[in-house]
Amino acid sequence: MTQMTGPDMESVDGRRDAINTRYEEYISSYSHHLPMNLQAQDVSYIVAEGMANMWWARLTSLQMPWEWTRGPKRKKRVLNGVSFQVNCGQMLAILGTSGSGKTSLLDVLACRQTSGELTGRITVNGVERTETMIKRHAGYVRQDDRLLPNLTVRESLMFVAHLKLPTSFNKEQIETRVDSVVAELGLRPVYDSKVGGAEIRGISGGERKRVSIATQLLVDPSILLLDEPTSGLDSFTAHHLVETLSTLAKNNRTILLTIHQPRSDIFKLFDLVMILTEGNVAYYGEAAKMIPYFTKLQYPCPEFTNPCDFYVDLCTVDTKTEVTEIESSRRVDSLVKQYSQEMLQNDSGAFVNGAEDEPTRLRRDLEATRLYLPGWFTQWAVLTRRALINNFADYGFLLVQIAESVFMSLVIGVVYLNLQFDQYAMRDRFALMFILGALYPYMMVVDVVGKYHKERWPLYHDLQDGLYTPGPFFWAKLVSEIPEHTLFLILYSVPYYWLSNMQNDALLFFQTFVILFLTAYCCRCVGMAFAAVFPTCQSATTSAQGFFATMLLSGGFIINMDNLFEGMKWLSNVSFLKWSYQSLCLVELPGLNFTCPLPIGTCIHNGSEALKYYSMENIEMWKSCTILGAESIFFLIVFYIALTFISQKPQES
Ligand SMILES: Nc1ncnc2c1ncn2[C@@H]1O[C@H](COP(=O)(O)OP(=O)(O)OP(=O)(O)O)[C@@H](O)[C@H]1O
Repeated sequence: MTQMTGPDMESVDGRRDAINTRYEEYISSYSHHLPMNLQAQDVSYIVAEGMANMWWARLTSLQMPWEWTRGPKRKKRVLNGVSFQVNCGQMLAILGTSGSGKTSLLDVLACRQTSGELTGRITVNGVERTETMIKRHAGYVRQDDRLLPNLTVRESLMFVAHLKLPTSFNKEQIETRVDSVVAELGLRPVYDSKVGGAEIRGISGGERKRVSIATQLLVDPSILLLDEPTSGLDSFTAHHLVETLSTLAKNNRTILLTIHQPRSDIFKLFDLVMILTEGNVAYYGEAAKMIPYFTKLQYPCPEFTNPCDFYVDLCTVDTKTEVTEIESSRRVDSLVKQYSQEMLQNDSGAFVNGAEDEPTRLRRDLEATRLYLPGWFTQWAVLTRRALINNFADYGFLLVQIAESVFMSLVIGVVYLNLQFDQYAMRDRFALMFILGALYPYMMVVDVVGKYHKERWPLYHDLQDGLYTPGPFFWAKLVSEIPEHTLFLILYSVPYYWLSNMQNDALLFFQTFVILFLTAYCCRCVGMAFAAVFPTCQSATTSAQGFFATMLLSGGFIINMDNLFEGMKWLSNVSFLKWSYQSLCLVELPGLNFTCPLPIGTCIHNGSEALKYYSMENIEMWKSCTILGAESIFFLIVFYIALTFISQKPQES
């Protein structure tokens, strides 16, 4: 292999720079797309049944990591010899009943299949498509959108634009791009409305779909893949949306969408149609030729019947009874066979076979060229801003959290109201220290797991799309949550302090606040780590609660450290609740004197004696705080590793 040197290298660099400039020119001039034809030849996709996840993903779903089966594993042919070609300016609708392989086909085209064996050839302008090429030139709109509910349409689009558009774009250019996409998708009337979601009322379902499409259109992709964009929409909105997609296709884009039995007025908007049945193609061709094709096969569409409904039903195995299953299976097999024979007869070289033209070479060069997309720091800054706005715009959640921290503090304050200095109150002061460090932090774990599970779905897609990497997200999450964490802790730290008659000293109050802050932060990190490791909210909450209970039992209050079973002692050393409890006692107790009304029995005269009585005389404050900090870092590392190596797809979805 010859190595390029000196002038050769310079000319390649010069060429790359020229290509970058051309790409940025192309991306900044909205109406000049690179025309792209997408072609699939004999594409088959086989998966091992029941083993959709890797062993570690199965473990985290509380499933057996390996499957023991007698004989070879059963394989499922999700796609079987699928061939088609969609040219620039055309819209292909992929029809079929549930489970026919529509989503899998889009996943395969978009390089998003997570497992399985893929054969056949997928090309873009005659060149084998690669993940980089698809990421750069195709947009994929999934069935479930991934929009953050508390942001407005404008904010949602601006944040994606800042993450997706090349760094050469200035603020005005970004705004112009967002404006033109908003205009193209008719989103002006809802520009400043909240997106909304399951819990917050926002824009309508159709508008949400259009916002999802808009996020993909920001970089003006040449190919747009949409998985059931009309699902859940009324027929008028669905028609309007497909009309918009048809206009987008006419504007030199290549569009593929999956759809369940569209209305006849929607059907008329498609250029090409494909009917899939159990991974096989039963029809692919011009939409206008579908009825004549099936009529030729002796299946004319009855009068007043929607042709899509009729032909999708015709190509479906009816499993209602054994008789209908046998009969419909025969029919479907015969339709698939007849279609493949038709294909063989008509295969007159309509598919482009590897002929490389100038745009194709340019495309390949573009793929090889590094685009100057926003770097680590920009991603972090955009994500931090987005998270801060999303956190503080979620008034409902914020109010609940505020109420929770004040309420917990008031309850503790009232239970330990105006503690005195007798022997009983001395013991109550220890109990107060323990409950302070355990009650709110427990709620913190549960809240954090719940909140993170709401974020997992958008996060999963953003990471898959390469919108940003786990690193910037991780740091953005840490930074963006500090303000609310501080606010909640201030609210928690005040009421009980005055109600329970703790030492009236500013320094001691501040020290207590710092310990509670660290303890609650450690619990926040525990929550994030468990939420990112476990795929369901329930498994994450249950495991985090179990872990918290273990920390609580070995925390040094429920049982004296000296009496703790030897085998559990190591556990008490990692119990963040123990370090929190002991350091809180160390701050509050030493300056106190206790009365001894009874002349008989053991009497504890002051805080130092009390600490000795509870085996805490050798505790050092700095050590406790360092351990709390170190444990937070440990759980943050677990969180980061989970973010990086475990797919954040929530199992609920
Ligand atoms: N990785 C996988 N492992 C196991 N089975 C899979 C995998 N991917 C797809 N399948 C199976 O392949 C079939 C096709 O799934 P796909 O999601 O593509 O169907 P669909 O036509 O999009 O259905 P729907 O309209 O309900 O979304 C289903 O039976 C599905 O369970």
